[in-house]
Amino acid sequence: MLNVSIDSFGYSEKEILKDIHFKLNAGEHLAILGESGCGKSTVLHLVYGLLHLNRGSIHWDNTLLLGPTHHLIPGETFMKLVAQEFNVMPFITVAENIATHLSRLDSDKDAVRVQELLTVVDLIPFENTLVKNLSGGQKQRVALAKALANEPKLLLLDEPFSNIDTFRKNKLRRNLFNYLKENKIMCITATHDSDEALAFADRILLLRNGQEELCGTPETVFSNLKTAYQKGFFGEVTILPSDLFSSETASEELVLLPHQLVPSKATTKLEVTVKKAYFRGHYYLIEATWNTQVVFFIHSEELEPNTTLFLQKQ
Ligand SMILES: Nc1ncnc2c1ncn2[C@@H]1O[C@H](COP(=O)(O)OP(=O)(O)OP(=O)(O)O)[C@@H](O)[C@H]1O
Repeated sequence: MLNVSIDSFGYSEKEILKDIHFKLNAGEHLAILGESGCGKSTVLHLVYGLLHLNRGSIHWDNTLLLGPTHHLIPGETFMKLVAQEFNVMPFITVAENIATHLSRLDSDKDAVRVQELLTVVDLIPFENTLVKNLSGGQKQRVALAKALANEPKLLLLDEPFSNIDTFRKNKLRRNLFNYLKENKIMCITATHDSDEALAFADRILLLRNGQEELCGTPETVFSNLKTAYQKGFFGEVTILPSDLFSSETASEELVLLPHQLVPSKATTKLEVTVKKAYFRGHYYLIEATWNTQVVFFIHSEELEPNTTLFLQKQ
């Protein structure tokens, strides 16, 4: 089990992370979600042992993991970090890159393992291609396969699919996260991608300015989203006074995602004017205004600019 207890961390006197605590069991996947600069990579680097934790502790089972001052080569051997600048050898082939991390005692076994990893990252057709001739996304997949080669117990992925197109990304994510589950490999991903976190993680840790905003299963986190920052990761945000939807006079700010506002046949206090309809495949995201406020909602049809309609809260 990994037990992370970061009381405080800063690169200098300025505190970057504060009070971040989580535990993970074999095969579990934690997605750390948050805006750029909130400290996601720093958490991964602390766990991996690249940075010295100022206050707090990181345990693997009952062993206290010590930072870089205690290791000649930073980084714990049972973990692998796939960073944003991926570590691949350009002048050898994809298969050779992966094989550099295998035992090399049994070449038949190694060859089977290379094929297995090429399948996970969907690079079979590029097995014999020199890495220097690959695209950025393909190099990123080689880096993933290399990280998996000697069966880490914990995989730390920093924006692992940032260079990969949507079509391949979906397949790769399914392959990779299924492989990790089947092999009971624990995984922490740092990501901006809320769809990925919702679909694949067992738990989501939402960070803001180095502190925990929310932490829990995807279902709990999604149902507890409250502020514009929190909801902003999951869609366009509309902020409206609550008395628009009730007869109460006391009003507070309501933060709503597009699916929470729907057209109403009856007259409501929320009459909006359509500005633009954005095609989203099987629905339209409608941008409208109420007074000077921007309002987003979902509609099955494209609505013309200047159409007026009433909305209610779902
Ligand atoms: N080596 C460093 N020295 C000093 N400050 C640093 C260093 N690395 C990161 N920081 C600062 O720490 C904060 C957190 O950075 P970090 O890279 O962890 O954020 P992040 O959430 O991973 O961002 P992104 O999503 O853009 O990768 C930022 O303010 C960053 O400027």
